[in-house]
Amino acid sequence: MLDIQNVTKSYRAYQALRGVTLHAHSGEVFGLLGPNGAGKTTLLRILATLLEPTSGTAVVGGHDIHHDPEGVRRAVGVVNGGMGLPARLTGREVLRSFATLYGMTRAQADARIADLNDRLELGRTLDVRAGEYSTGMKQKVVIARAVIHDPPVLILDEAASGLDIFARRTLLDFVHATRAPGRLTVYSTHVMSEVEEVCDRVAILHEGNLLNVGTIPDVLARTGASSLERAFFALVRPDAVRPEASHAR
Ligand SMILES: Nc1ncnc2c1ncn2[C@@H]1O[C@H](COP(=O)(O)OP(=O)(O)OP(=O)(O)O)[C@@H](O)[C@H]1O
Repeated sequence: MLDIQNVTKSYRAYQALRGVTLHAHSGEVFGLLGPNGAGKTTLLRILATLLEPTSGTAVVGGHDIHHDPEGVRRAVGVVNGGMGLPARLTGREVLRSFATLYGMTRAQADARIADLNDRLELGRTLDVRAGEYSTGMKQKVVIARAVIHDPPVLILDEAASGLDIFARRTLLDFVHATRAPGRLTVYSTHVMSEVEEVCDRVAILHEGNLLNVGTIPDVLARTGASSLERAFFALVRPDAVRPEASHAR
C-alpha cells in the first residue's frame, strides 16, 4: 500500500532525506521513529503530496505521487500538527464542510460523524465552536477531519503531542482499530511507548537515512538490545551506549 523508492530531499545544500526506500503493507500500523530533525515530517509531507521530493518516487494507496497526486490526496488522511480550525464553526460544521469537499451527501456526512463520534469520543466538540476548544478537543476534531472521507491510508505525524492521557488513549485506541485489510496507518513519533503499543513494524530514521526496519522483536534481535529505547540509542548514538547491566551473578 506504500512503496517508497530512493526518495531524497534537499533544502538548498542540506540533505534532509538521503535515499529512503521503504514498503508498508495493507493491514499494518507502520511506525516511523526518529529524533528531532531526522526527516520524518519531510518524508510524510512528500507522501501526502504537500512537498516534492528532490528525486525518487512513491506510490501511496495505489497512486503515484508524481503522476496521480489527486488520487494520492483522495487516498490519504493526514494529521501533521496543523491544528487550524475556523474559530466560529462547531466541530460538526467543520466536519460537514470537509465531507462536502469530498463529495459526500449530508446523510453520508452525518452517518460518518456519528461513527467518528463513537470512535474518537468527539462529545461536546461537535456542538461547541472551535474557538472555545482545549488542545485535546482541537486535536480530536483535526483527526476526525482527516478521516471524514474514510481514506485507506492514514498518516499521523506526532498526532499525540499535546494530548492529555485520556485524549491520548482515545487516539491510540483509534489507531489500533485502523488495523484492517485494505488499510494502512503510518504513525510518526519520537515516543517509544507509542510505537511499542500500536505499531506492527517500525522504521528508524536518522539524519535522513533509514537505519532499521522491522517488527520490534526484529529490531531488538538485530541490535542485541533489551528495549526499543536501547535499540534506538544503539542505532542513533552508538558512541553513547553503555553496556546493559547483567543480571547474572
Ligand atoms: N523548509 C525547510 N527549509 C530548510 N530546512 C528544512 C526545512 N524543513 C525542514 N528542514 C530541515 O530538514 C531536517 C529534517 O526536518 P524534519 O522536520 O523533516 O524532521 P523531523 O524528523 O520531522 O523532526 P521533528 O521531530 O523535530 O519534527 C531538519 O534539519 C530541518 O531543519
